[in-house]
Amino acid sequence: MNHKNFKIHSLGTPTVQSPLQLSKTKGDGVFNFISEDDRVLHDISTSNLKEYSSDHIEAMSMEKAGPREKVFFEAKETTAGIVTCGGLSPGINNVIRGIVMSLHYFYGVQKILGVPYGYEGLIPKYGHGFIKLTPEHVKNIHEFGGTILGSSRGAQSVPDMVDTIEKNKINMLFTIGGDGTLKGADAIGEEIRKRNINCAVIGIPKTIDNDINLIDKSFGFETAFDIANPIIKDAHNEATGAYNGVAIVKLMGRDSGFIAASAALSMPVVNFVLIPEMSFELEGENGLLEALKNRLLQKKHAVIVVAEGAGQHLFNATEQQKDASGNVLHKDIGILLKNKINEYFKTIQHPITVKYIDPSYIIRSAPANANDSVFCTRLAHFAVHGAMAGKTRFVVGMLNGKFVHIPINEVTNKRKKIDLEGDFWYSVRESTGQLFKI
Ligand SMILES: Nc1ncnc2c1ncn2[C@@H]1O[C@H](COP(=O)(O)OP(=O)(O)OP(=O)(O)O)[C@@H](O)[C@H]1O
Ligand SMILES: O=P(O)(O)OC[C@H]1O[C@](O)(CO)[C@@H](O)[C@@H]1O
Ligand SMILES: [Mg+2]
Repeated sequence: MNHKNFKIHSLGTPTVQSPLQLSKTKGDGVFNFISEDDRVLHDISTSNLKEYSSDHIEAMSMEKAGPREKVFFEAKETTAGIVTCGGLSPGINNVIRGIVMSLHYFYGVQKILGVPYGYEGLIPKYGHGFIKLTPEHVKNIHEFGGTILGSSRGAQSVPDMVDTIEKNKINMLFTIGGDGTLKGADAIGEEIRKRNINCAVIGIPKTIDNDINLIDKSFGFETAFDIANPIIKDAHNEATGAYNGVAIVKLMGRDSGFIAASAALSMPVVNFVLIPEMSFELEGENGLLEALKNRLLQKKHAVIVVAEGAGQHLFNATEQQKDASGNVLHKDIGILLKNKINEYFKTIQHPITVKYIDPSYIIRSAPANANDSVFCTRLAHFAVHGAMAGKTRFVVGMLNGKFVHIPINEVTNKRKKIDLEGDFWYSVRESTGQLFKI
């Protein structure tokens, strides 16, 4: 059991009165400033709470996010920067918009710089320059997918990036990205600490894979499986439209299967969900092919949803390929499944029709759905409140429905994965009726 209480780094004691007209007393109908000792429990199940209290041990908790009465920065002298890195995710523009609007209108920060093309934009040799961001500039950007700033993968020199921060007197850098971006943000934060510069570094976890540890969800994830939902419905039509029709849908999810599992639960016509967390076999009495045969004998059609990182153990070991950031590039499990299924049913002389659907980038390049839009705007506002208070090297995230600050290194030291013994995966198996051995 973990009893850690995460402490957030700070640039110094906040001494400036917040310009926000908030309250300090309950019951007056006005939202209150958040006090520094307000925390959110990590595990809210009562059985664990009992255990904590009987041991006189404090339960693990996170600092609550929100506006502070005293802030660290004088708005008029503050320069903010925003950078977006890694793969696209629905909602990036909503977050950019939310940061710009809240810095400008809530706190009066005038100078906001957009950093083009990810961390590359902090390296002068690329010559990308900065984009000046104003409310006028960002007012309509939530209507579009992608990122208005552009993104990139690939390592950049941390001291060189901090040189740029120092030279341009940036006082707060909002980094929007996945685990790699957040590791980069923490490294930048450490270099800033060594140089004793007044610059806060804030992470806003973005990834359709939902693989960031300790938080309820990353933004973009819900929109991604929302887009996959009607694609699975169409796949089901393809499957039922042929005698012994099999439709395979491959969805993104490099190391965690949340998109595949959630999409399948949201469109409950799926019979098999294959995710990176499970180690399934194709052949043998407990394998997928035997289970698929039984399914076709009974129902004459089947739908398989597979995450891109699933079944990598089924490929012959060859040299691993990596992208510019060092992320392993997976082999195409969808094509392998299609070929193996066709071969197997040919061998047993069982006629089938296989349709392979790979929606790929389509699920991540669209604008955020309504729920993600709400989430992104709120994340942006909470990120700005934390930054103005002089907090640094933290991510803003949702934990048990509340917004919290978590030290960046605590969310990057482990990847969030589906617990095969947990209730979420059990719900997936209940929905699919997936019984073959995992
Ligand atoms: N430890 C690190 N120190 C400095 N920079 C890093 C570190 N890890 C990753 N980065 C940088 O962060 C940026 C984004 O990383 P990456 O391409 O892995 O995307 P990501 O943020 O993990 O998003 P996605 O979920 O799309 O993979 C890259 O420029 C990468 O070089
Ligand atoms: O092809 P790209 O842009 O490098 O990214 C692909 C990867 O990015 C993700 O969409 C996460 O951002 C993964 O699901 C996928 O494996
Ligand atoms: Mg990553």
